[in-house]
Amino acid sequence: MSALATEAPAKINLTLRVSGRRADGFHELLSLVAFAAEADALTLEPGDSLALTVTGDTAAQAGPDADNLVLRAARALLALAPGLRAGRFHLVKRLPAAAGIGGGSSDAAAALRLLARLNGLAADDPRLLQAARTTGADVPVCLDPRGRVMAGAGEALGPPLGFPALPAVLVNPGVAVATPAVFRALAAGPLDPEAARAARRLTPDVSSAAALRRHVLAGGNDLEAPAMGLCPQIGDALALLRADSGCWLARMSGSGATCFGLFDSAAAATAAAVRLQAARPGWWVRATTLA
Ligand SMILES: C[C@@](CO)(OP(=O)(O)O)[C@H](O)COP(=O)(O)OP(=O)(O)OC[C@H]1O[C@@H](n2ccc(N)nc2=O)[C@H](O)[C@@H]1O
Ligand SMILES: Nc1ncnc2c1ncn2[C@@H]1O[C@H](COP(=O)(O)OP(=O)(O)O)[C@@H](O)[C@H]1O
Repeated sequence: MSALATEAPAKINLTLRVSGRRADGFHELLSLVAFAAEADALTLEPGDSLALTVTGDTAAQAGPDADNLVLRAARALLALAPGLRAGRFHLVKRLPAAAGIGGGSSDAAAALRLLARLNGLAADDPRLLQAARTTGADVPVCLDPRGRVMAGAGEALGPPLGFPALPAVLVNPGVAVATPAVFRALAAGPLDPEAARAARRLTPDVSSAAALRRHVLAGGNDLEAPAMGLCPQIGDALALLRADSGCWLARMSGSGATCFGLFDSAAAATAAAVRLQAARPGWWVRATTLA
């Protein structure tokens, strides 16, 4: 059998509200999540043992191969289903790591998709979701990477929303930001379970471009201020995006430091990306679409 292949797209939190800290230490979120055309690439060559090689521009940022989220997700699934076939994964890492765009989570989800395909597991096999949850809070939403609402600590997912694709520019200033440190800096109060239940709106009206725009503009990212305290370059990235005349919204994704700018057209996003890259040659800047 030849190698199986899939892409692991960047996750962007178009909005992200944190309603409090739960008894288990995780935070209750409400987030409209989208996925970018920018992606890592993962292949799986079927074989007897589990292995991983990593190449690509950002390979070093992903840390030691033995701790890679691809292998952690695969091990989690094999522990739940010991008879499954595995093999040698190869990851081409292109997305910055520890960047608020869930690159590692998306790689982990991609590994689960490939193992499911190799072993004939249905996409809704509960063991996939269980292995995803064990691997990380952001992995479940990356299993079927289509725009939707994510709630709870990441385990509650709304249906795919099929909203109109948004032309965007992603900007990462090249500083890794650790997610736990940002949640700590937020210093959120304990969760009021009643308020959290009321806040779970898993199907917002985002069916038209105008409705989507209204919804995104009305939201925010509660992790932006604490992340900026740890990484002031986020403020610089947001200011640069906002200074671009075609940018109608600039916001940080996840726990940072990647920021996204939204534009009316792909041409405007591409032109802005060229200007931003010239202004900050060392930064990771990409024009893309989010859906
Ligand atoms: C903030 C978000 C928003 O989408 O994105 P990223 O910045 O990671 O892209 C995610 O919730 C991140 O998910 P993920 O990166 O998978 O988190 P995990 O590895 O499971 O958890 C790392 C740590 O973050 C904190 N954490 C994570 C998720 C959550 N809902 N509440 C938390 O408090 C916990 O301290 C946890 O130990
Ligand atoms: N495949 C991977 N890609 C990126 N980071 C990985 C991967 N596997 C393990 N990691 C580790 O996980 C951490 C968080 O990764 P990542 O998912 O990129 O963060 P974020 O969700 O903030 O963008 C990294 O700092 C790295 O040490």
